[in-house]
Amino acid sequence: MRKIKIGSRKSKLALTQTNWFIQQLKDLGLPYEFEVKEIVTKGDKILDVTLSKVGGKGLFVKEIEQAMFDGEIDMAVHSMKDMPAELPEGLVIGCTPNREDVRDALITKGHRKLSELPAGSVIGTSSLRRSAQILSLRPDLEIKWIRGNIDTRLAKLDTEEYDAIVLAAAGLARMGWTREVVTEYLEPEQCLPAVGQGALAIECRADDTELLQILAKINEPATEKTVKAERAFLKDMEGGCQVPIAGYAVLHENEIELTGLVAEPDGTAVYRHTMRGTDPEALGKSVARELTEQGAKELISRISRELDPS
Ligand SMILES: NCc1[nH]cc(CCC(=O)O)c1CC(=O)O
Repeated sequence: MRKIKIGSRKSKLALTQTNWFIQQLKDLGLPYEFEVKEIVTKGDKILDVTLSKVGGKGLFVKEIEQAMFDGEIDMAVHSMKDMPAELPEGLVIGCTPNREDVRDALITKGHRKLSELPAGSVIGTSSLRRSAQILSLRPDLEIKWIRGNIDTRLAKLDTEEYDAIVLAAAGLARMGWTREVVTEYLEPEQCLPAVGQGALAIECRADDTELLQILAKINEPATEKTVKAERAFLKDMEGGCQVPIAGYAVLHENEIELTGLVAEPDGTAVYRHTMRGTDPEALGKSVARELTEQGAKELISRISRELDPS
């Protein structure tokens, strides 16, 4: 009987997601054993600065991908949001299971909604995408960086100087914490989600045909299509993580509707465009091209120059 070794980060959310996926595999009733291997990534070690300053894509996935190349693990369960737009040669996303809630969730002290927070309230987030969109709605609020896993961030709301924090609803839902903590869900019209938010990426070696056949049974085609369009958009915008960038697609029968967004970090300019299409790659490219024409690409290259003047 083949034992399938599954790599996961050590955070509570990562392990919860991994165990959820293993249960999906077990439910298939196939003759396999499963073993979880915990792997520490660079993103888990760097806790003192904002991720955007550390730079580099794939901060939460590189060590896990290396373990796959080395044969220490056969597959990995990632948050799709943490995956770079392009995978290394030899690895593939073997399946995209059902997507969770894609929205961002606002958690405030005193249960005040975004529109009810007093001027000067301090919002904790380490995401440029969230801070830019929140500032565009409420320029009178203050952003303070916050780092750590979702449990750490929830604890910091109680113990540190934040009036509210923003987290992905999906993470909270997977942990079963939604009902206790969420004050308000931010709809995609208010705060467009990150590319891949709420979805999982199950990664494996491209030549592991046996495993790929099993994974295909858990794939959810609607999620696969919409996330493909979002990631094609991301790849063409080449935003890196220094630029506020968001992308979200929904499926209407056979047509994909993709919205892409790029914003000035202080929220003073927000470029947003929605298009429909049937081919995910072509649609992602079209939305990227449209935003580029609106001026978003200049914004990206200017911000990249500011950070790295060479
Ligand atoms: N960047 C960290 C990260 N990666 C995935 C999730 C949540 C789950 C998801 O979006 O799928 C989170 C935490 C958060 O953004 O609150």
